[in-house]
Amino acid sequence: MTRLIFLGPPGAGKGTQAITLAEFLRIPHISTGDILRQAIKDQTPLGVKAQSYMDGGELVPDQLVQDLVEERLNQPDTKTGWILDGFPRKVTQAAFLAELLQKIGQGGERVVNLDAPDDVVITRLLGRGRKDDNEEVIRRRLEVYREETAPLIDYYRDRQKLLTVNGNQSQAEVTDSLKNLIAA
Ligand SMILES: Nc1ncnc2c1ncn2[C@@H]1O[C@H](COP(=O)(O)OP(=O)(O)OP(=O)(O)O)[C@@H](O)[C@H]1O
Ligand SMILES: Nc1ncnc2c1ncn2[C@@H]1O[C@H](COP(=O)(O)O)[C@@H](O)[C@H]1O
Repeated sequence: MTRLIFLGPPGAGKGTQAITLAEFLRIPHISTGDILRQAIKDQTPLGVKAQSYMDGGELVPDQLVQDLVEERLNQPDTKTGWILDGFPRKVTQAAFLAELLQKIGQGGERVVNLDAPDDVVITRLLGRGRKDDNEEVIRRRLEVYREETAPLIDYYRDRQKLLTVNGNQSQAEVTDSLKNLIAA
């Protein structure tokens, strides 16, 4: 049973690696960003509420993402494990998740901190070209990462859940590192 949380700055390669590893392990890849982008595309009430935050590189309010994560983790396919990508992104969300996992009996999660330097992630994101991948919004997302998300590294280290992988390698090398780490 594998339950993994992917942490790391925008552009570190969380989505890329989560897709590969989830397929390898045959478990769902749950990306809050993907779910929110789909909601925007479908113009659901969630999408309408989330759009302006996402366009500006700000975090969507906790209640919205927490509700969607709770709903998603209650679906039957999560019984075999999961990879959470993009959640939690704040200490408040991490505390919510800890309580939720206890409530639904899905503990034993490990956290992978995938890191890469700013110049590398900026170049990658400019090349990816998503709507929020322009220079101004990337800068804001990196600030938000440093202020709100990076404290989760210590949060999970203190709880003995943290694993670290160098995201500044080729995609295949990162995948190998991840496979070795979770097998250990
Ligand atoms: N190891 C790598 N080497 C070079 N490019 C990479 C690597 N991993 C991912 N990329 C590319 O970098 C870009 C960002 O990757 P990805 O979307 O996986 O990052 P992310 O951490 O999920 O970012 P975000 O948090 O912004 O969604 C993509 O265009 C991807 O193809
Ligand atoms: N956990 C989250 N909390 C708040 N806002 C979130 C969260 N996950 C995603 N978002 C919003 O979506 C965009 C894109 O997310 P990616 O993980 O980069 O796909 C992010 O900037 C937030 O606005």
